[in-house]
Amino acid sequence: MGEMEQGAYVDSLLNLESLRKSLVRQEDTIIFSLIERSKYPINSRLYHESNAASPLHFFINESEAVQAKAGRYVSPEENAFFPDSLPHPMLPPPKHKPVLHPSGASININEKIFNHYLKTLIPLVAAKGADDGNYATTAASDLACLQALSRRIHFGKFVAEVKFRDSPQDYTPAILAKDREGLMALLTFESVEEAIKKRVEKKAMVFGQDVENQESGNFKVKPSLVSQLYGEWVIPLTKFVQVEYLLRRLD
Ligand SMILES: C=C(O[C@@H]1C=C(C(=O)O)C=C[C@H]1O)C(=O)O
Repeated sequence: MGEMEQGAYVDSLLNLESLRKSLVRQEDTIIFSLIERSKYPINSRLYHESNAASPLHFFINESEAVQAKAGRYVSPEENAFFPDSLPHPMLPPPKHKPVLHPSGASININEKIFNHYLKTLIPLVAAKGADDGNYATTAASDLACLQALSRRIHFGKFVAEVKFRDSPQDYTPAILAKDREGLMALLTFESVEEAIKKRVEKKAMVFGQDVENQESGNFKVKPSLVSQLYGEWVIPLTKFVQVEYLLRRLD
């Protein structure tokens, strides 16, 4: 990116409307990645841990090393699942001024995301049936789901930054008082959340339908499951990230 384009990029991260547009677009990525994962059964061998890490752990760790070299984690929008001892990027970091507050930038709740994905989400999304041996493609689709969910949830940092900049007078007292509930109330927009839950259900219907037999009522991933995933997990975690970020905003 030239400096001009980087300026436009920074502006888009400092505007609530454009951040919300990005969250809407990220829904497509999340739903398609879940649809991909639904092609495979659980394939539980990937998740077995002996003394060494599980095959999925290995797959993610090595993939992140390659992506770190290409500069993925230089971006404050990206958080690694296994951030320790990642290699340095080969390209110089972007020149624009950081958008996030430095201490908030280090928030990483991927361990939570990883555990919930493994324990709760995979069993709900995976195809029924016995192990099919497609371990590499299953692991690749797990990584795609995890990265899409992680990006969405950690986007809360940018949302929180913009909300703070838009009304520091409202947020500052709650931050100084470490008032988590107060912060949660300030940053919550019920109507936005309701619209999201409806929209992701609709998207799951459209993206996951059988186009040759639309009346069948068969969807690749259950639409109500996607709406539930957002309502009970993705949105609450995004808000958790926002609160964590705000609590550090005046450090
Ligand atoms: C992300 C935002 O903050 C909150 C969290 C939301 C979410 O995770 O989708 C939606 C609305 C807000 O309650 C926002 O205001 O857009």
